[in-house]
Amino acid sequence: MRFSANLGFLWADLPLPDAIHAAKDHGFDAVECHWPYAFDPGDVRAALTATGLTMLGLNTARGDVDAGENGLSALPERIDDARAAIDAALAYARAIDAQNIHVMAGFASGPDAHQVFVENLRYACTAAASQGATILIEPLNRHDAPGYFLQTADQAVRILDAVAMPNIKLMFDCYHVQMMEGDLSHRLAALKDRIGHIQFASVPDRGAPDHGEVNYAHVFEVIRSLGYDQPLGAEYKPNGPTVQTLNWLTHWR
Ligand SMILES: O=C(O)[C@@H](O)C(=O)CO
Ligand SMILES: [Mg+2]
Repeated sequence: MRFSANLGFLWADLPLPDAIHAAKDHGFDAVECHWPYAFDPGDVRAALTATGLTMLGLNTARGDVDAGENGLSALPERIDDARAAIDAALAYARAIDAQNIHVMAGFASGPDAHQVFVENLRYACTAAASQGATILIEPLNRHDAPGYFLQTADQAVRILDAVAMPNIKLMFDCYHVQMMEGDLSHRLAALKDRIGHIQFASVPDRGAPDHGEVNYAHVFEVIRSLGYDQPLGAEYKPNGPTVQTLNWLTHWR
């Protein structure tokens, strides 16, 4: 298996360029991030070039974080801001050659939110197509993100179908899907062709994947047997220095 370090959580204490080097030094095959915007894209690109790692993806900005926002694209009253966040994410992705942009929905509910999310995603897909990029949507579980618009893989598929554009995919985060719906093996098989990126963490504590209610030895074998060969995103919260939580990587790589 190949693994990507999610630098939103792993080496989150380091500036992003240094975290990229740390991921390379400890054997990761790729990196991904959440919100890289505080860092000069030139410095991030230099670290990627020096290490030979690819930044798989990044997220659109959350909005007013101090006010509790967690994405804008399903908020009917924030369409202009959502599209500005999409434009900014695409520009940053272009500067560092990142393929995937996770468009964050935000806290919302109801048919208007669905419709606005679909329309903003169509806008994102059209803009992304001109740089060969892919748009991702990700269900977040109700314990960590109560009230988040997109909560389940089933709902995500309805949105993918409504958007109906070729460059939109599902970010299948095994941690969130297990918390909300379970049945990981069947869901991975059923959704294989809709998945753009896979992430993982232990459940329910979102730690390293070597403990908890999900047997990742089995899940990784399912993923491998489906012919999915992209790096899997280690998006867990280390319970100490990241380097002390990497036994699983040596084991499964
Ligand atoms: O699972 C997560 O939390 C992330 O993948 C993310 O991008 C949004 O917080
Ligand atoms: Mg995730």
